[in-house]
Amino acid sequence: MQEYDLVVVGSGPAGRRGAIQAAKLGRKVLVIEQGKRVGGVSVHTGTIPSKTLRETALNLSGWRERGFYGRAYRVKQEISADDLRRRLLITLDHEVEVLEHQFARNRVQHIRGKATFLTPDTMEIAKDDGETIHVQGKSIMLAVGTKPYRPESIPFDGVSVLDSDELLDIQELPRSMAVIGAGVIGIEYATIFSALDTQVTVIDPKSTILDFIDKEIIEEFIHDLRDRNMKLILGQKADKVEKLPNGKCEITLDNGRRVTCDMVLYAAGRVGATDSLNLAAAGLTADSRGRLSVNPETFQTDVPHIYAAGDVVGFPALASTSMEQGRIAARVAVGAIAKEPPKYFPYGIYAVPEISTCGLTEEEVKERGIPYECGMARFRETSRGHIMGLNSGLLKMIFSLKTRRLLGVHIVGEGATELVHIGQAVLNLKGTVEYFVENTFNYPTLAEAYKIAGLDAWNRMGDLSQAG
Ligand SMILES: Cc1cc2nc3c(=O)[nH]c(=O)nc-3n(C[C@H](O)[C@H](O)[C@H](O)COP(=O)(O)OP(=O)(O)OC[C@H]3O[C@@H](n4cnc5c(N)ncnc54)[C@H](O)[C@@H]3O)c2cc1C
Ligand SMILES: NC(=O)c1ccc[n+]([C@@H]2O[C@H](COP(=O)([O-])OP(=O)(O)OC[C@H]3O[C@@H](n4cnc5c(N)ncnc54)[C@H](O)[C@@H]3O)[C@@H](O)[C@H]2O)c1
Repeated sequence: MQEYDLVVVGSGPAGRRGAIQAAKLGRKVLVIEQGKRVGGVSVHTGTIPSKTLRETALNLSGWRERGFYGRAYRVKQEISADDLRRRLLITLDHEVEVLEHQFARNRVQHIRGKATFLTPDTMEIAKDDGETIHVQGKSIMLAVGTKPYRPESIPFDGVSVLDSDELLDIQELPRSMAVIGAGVIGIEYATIFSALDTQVTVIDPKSTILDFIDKEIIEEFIHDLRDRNMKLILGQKADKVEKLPNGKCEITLDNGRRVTCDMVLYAAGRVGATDSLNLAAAGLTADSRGRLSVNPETFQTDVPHIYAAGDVVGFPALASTSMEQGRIAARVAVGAIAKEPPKYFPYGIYAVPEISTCGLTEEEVKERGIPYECGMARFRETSRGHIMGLNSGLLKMIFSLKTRRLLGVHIVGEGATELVHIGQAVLNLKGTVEYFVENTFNYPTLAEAYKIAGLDAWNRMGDLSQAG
């Protein structure tokens, strides 16, 4: 039986970063991946495909130019599912190639197969050809991620009633679509398809969406969605999903209302992919959503030499944070020093328009009783916004009145997921409102919105240099 310093199950962001980190520290590392190719959900069904689809949809639809040329403007009149897939396949191939090269360079071994615990330190790998291999790890990292939640009551058929994995293989673009679940996945895909002229209805039992985002930003976002005719049915539950003889789908809501559409995307959350690991043999149990609990500093499970990182440990379930978790877990596992990541990390929602945020929301600041001031800037106030023909976009910063430090930055609009990093740097370096007032920004840029929002807050906070 082969022995390794670290056996990693899963080659998504957490597994990949963890494996390479341990290999860089000179350890013998094995990655076990059941998928046809390495990369995990992130590369094959999650982050990269959805963002590539978004980019293709915005390019081919001419979305970014409509501010100038009007809502009827299109780059390509008839966009097909094949048009969307073409760019996707090229991007995914490239991602896999880069990852395989990284593994090879760093001498990370990888085996294709399904891993199951035999004992707390031995795993069986079932390969596709029926062969089984046993391997032993001084440490084991579970980076198995999640899979879509698929209740029995939903008649999934992979054609007109689908989960977010299946959506990537559709043969035709629907004229109308209902999205059940207004979480990040539901909202991202709803707005992407809406940009492709699909009539989209979003249904969620909660009366609000994306609750962890600053409320004012969400209000602006919802205004934008309704303005382009997307329907949001909030506070109502989808009781039944049926396929009708005419090929359409019908959703019955708990108040009896019915929604008819060509396609249903069911996106009501994901569950940890732990069911096939035989956790009992390792002395571990998962929660009702298949997730594992860990020490948040070391990522050790209840069995100290078994680590878990990435989506399988729950919130925030992002590719970006999963990578950091995997790296920290690997360092702890091989006895290297691991620093805790900064408290505030950015959250990027690649909807159309984008939302991105870092730090405290206004609601959280109020809850903590911190005296504060806000600074706002609309993208249409920036020259770059005019050049780009932007009609919407809002940047909001929240500052402490006592320390003058930036507490939170919240953005909705074009480029939000890139712009947020300026705010993130100032926040984590404990910068104050003066950073934005005293520094010169490139002109014309959207980043100038930071300057405008900084001045907006500063004017109301008072100029410290004038204080007697
Ligand atoms: C539609 C969608 C869009 C997303 N967009 C973003 C985004 O824009 N930005 C962002 O930061 N995050 C995004 N995410 C989240 C991101 O994809 C995840 O946070 C990330 O993939 C989690 O990484 P991970 O390492 O935990 O594992 P995953 O990427 O989930 O990979 C786990 C791997 O483990 C393998 N595996 C599982 N069980 C076994 C087993 N027993 N044996 C062998 N192999 C096994 C699986 O086959 C899989 O390949 C998105 C997710 C989805 C679904
Ligand atoms: N840009 C990004 O960073 C990005 C993009 C996509 C996904 N992700 C990650 O993937 C994870 C999973 O996302 P998600 O959107 O699947 O899950 P989620 O848990 O964020 O959202 C699920 C939504 O479904 C709703 N819901 C629950 N039960 C329902 C029911 N029976 N009927 C209708 N609606 C119901 C919930 O109210 C919620 O709004 C998230 O935690 C997120 O971090 C991140």
